[in-house]
Amino acid sequence: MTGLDPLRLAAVVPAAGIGSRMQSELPKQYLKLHGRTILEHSVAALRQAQPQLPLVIALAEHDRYFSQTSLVGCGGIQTVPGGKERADSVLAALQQLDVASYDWVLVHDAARPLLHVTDLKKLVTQCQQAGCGGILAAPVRDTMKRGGPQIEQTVDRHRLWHALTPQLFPLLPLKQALTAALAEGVTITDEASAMEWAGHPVLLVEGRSDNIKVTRPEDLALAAFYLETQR
Ligand SMILES: Nc1ccn([C@@H]2O[C@H](COP(=O)(O)OP(=O)(O)OP(=O)(O)O)[C@@H](O)[C@H]2O)c(=O)n1
Ligand SMILES: C[C@](O)(CO)[C@H](O)COP(=O)(O)O
Repeated sequence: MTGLDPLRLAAVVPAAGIGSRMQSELPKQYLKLHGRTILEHSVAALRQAQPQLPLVIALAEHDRYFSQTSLVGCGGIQTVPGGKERADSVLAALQQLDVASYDWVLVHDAARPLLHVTDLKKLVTQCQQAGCGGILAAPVRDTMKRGGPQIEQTVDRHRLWHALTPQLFPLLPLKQALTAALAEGVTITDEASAMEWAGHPVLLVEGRSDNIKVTRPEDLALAAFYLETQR
């Protein structure tokens, strides 16, 4: 018993990005850390608590790399073509999940290989207790400024958070919120933004700050270090 089983839970992994900030020819989700692709780490992290967690992975239209991973032929994993933006990819993947079969969905970036099982369980438990969706988040660490090139304001960092993934939401309301927000041209950078826009409550669940998104070249060494220390 994992604690996640009774939830009628599925997961979506957007993995259709090109990783422009990583400046690598190979899309960053296929770069290797300790012998496994970042995507494989991210999927393994998501499935730690529930090894058969049904999963839909959104891939770039002309993806040439997924077929070379160990995820091919893994039970419970399907793939779908992603879209132009992350939100389009997430929505394409959500469309594969039948609301008659699943109540809740976790959305987790392919580029976050360091999710810890304690954070995943904490997110699920706190959302269940609150009866609403939520996201892992980390309090901002630095003094925050607004402006450029000159400072206009020092922003009070009290109650400011970095949004992380996974993000956990009831499946049908998330599908509806994302569909409507995208149709209205709202900028959606994570699932919570769509749910907030649609008026749903969203819980902030404090997660580990080592759950980084591999975004820039320097993040690779950091991710490798964190992976080593998590073992
Ligand atoms: N059209 C897109 C864009 C992004 N993603 C995914 O969304 C996650 C987070 O996005 P980000 O870090 O921005 O990835 P990229 O878009 O690949 O990076 P960049 O913005 O530097 O190009 C990644 O797992 C990425 O593969 C996606 O599925 N579909
Ligand atoms: C979903 C996300 O990972 C939350 O931090 C993020 O928004 C993805 O895209 P970004 O362009 O790097 O913000």
